[in-house]
Amino acid sequence: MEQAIPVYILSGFLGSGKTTLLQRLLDHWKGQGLRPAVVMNELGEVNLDGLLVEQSVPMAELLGGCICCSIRGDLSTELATLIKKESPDVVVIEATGAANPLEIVDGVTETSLYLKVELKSLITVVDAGHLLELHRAQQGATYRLMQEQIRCASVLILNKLDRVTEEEKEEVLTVLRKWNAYAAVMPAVRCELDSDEVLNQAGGIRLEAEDLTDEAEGDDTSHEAETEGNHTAPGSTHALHDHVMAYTHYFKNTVNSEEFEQFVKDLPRDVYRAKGIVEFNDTSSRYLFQYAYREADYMKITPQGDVPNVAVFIGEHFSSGELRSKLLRLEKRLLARPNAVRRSL
Ligand SMILES: Nc1nc2c(ncn2[C@@H]2O[C@H](COP(=O)(O)OP(=O)(O)OP(=O)(O)O)[C@@H](O)[C@H]2O)c(=O)[nH]1
Repeated sequence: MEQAIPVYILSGFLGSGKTTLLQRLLDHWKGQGLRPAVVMNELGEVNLDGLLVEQSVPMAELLGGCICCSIRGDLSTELATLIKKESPDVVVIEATGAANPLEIVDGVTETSLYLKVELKSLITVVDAGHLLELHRAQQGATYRLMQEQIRCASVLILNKLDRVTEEEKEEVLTVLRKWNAYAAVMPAVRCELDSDEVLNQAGGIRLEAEDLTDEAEGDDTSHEAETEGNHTAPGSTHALHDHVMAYTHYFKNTVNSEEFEQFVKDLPRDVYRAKGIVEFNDTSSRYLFQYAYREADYMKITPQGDVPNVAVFIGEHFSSGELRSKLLRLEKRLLARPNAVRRSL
């Protein structure tokens, strides 16, 4: 009988390390002579993570929205099309960091109604330091969303341990255990783990709805979650990330590298993830830049094909107009002029 195609969902908050893990898993499968395929979802209009994945890997892209709401219906169709066209041995779905994983589970199970696919596990990558900070503050829709991503995981990768102390690691491990006592927890730096171990953990995906409302810790985030999104029913899981927004900026000019680095350092706290391809006027190469939880990273890159110079900013209620003005100023497309003139640009 025809074997079901295993499907893995990669979940985890923005910038936690999902693409880092994805690259490791793809290398692992290719090393075994298998043909993996990827469904990638990005909030921004360009698939920057896709540039980090070898071109030989078949990929379906869902851009400009989050799988779990605006383009939810597309997931099942894209997954089916990818499988029919590419006949992969295994499929990984990398959700946006703002996605509620249960909605993705829903999309996969829909596909399994008419194609032989088997959802193997839901792997959630956690940024140890970021979770700790939110847990200590005990509030915010981001905190609540992270909690959900952790709760329904069958495997938890406790990543970025290079950024926390041993005591903080123990503290965050206790939080994970409290929220999800069933999943295997795998501590890591840059998701450096034995891929077989990651893939073979059998935790089972937890779909119990009652687990999604936790009053036990006395946090008051459920109220916030309900009021953030006014077009969703109170308590609806979609409301958890309706507050998340993305701004995509296309560069027309090159920028100075030091000025750009300073701009990234000065990003408002409400911007918790940024990435892009930039071309500096004082260096010879193009760079892929990454910014996650106040840490920036620049990597020389030579993208294949026609890739624009672009930056995507993801966060909560930040002023995209302000970011745009600053970037235009870096590009010298917005020169200091009287306010009235500047507004009309
Ligand atoms: N310091 C540190 N940085 C890490 C670690 N793992 C990943 N990173 C960096 O964190 C940034 C984000 O990593 P990604 O793998 O792109 O994260 P992601 O979850 O795919 O991000 P989104 O798709 O935007 O949600 C990159 O600059 C990585 O190099 C880690 O363990 N420690």
